[in-house]
Amino acid sequence: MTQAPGTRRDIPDATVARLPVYLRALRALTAAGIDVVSSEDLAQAAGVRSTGLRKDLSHLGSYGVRGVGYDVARLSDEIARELGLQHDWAVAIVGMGNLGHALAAYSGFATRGFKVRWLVDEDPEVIGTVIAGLTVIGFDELAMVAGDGLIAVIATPPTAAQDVADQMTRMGVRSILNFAPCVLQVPEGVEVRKVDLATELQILAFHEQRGRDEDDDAARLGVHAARVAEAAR
Ligand SMILES: NC(=O)c1ccc[n+]([C@@H]2O[C@H](COP(=O)([O-])OP(=O)(O)OC[C@H]3O[C@@H](n4cnc5c(N)ncnc54)[C@H](O)[C@@H]3O)[C@@H](O)[C@H]2O)c1
Repeated sequence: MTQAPGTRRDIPDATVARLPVYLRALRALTAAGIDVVSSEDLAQAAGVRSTGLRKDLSHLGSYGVRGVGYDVARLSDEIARELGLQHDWAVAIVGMGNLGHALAAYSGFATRGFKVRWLVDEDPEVIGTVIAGLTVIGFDELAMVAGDGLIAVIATPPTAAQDVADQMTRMGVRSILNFAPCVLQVPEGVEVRKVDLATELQILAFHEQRGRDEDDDAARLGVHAARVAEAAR
């Protein structure tokens, strides 16, 4: 597929959400010394169906070579470029409590192209402390140093999250990852992603409960069938 210079392909959100998963699988293949991978094997490594994987990758203009597969290094580069991971993104974590500490200490951001550069809090007792090698700063200082393309991670209580989002967008931040359990109102053009472990657990609980209900139904049906068979004897 060819693309006119300067234009961007429209890639469905669901495909974009799977690209990091493909990239992780491809990097694991690279680490294992594998240069070429079939769509079936890549799909299995990524935990998706191969038809879905081929469709996703076709949005990038990557079709692989029939009977051979995908060039692992080339496909990794294409996905990384599409995700904007050709350079490190600066990240500011706001709210240096329990969660903020854990996120600041997480080494996985750096290996995936995100550099935690700023730790921010409003508490004067927290500002100036050193966490994971970085000194915590206040919003005033962040406003002076924050550059373009900064990604903000909100790890404050929900009551403070909207105010933090407002301050961030006034500084020109257009990407926010929100851990606080609340809905944020942001100006058009600002992207908010939400992480909510409690919601994920609730979804698991729903499926767990449904599985149990089905087991109970099956057990009841089994007892009923046994009684019918007994009566028929
Ligand atoms: N998304 C998830 O899965 C998940 C998991 C755990 C916690 N959380 C949420 O993360 C948030 C933080 O949890 P925690 O346990 O770390 O809380 P915490 O009370 O330990 O820390 C909150 C920090 O935010 C700071 N803060 C408060 N208002 C602020 C403001 N306006 N500007 C800057 N900093 C401010 C406080 O000074 C404190 O350091 C909560 O909203 C919690 O519900 C989400």
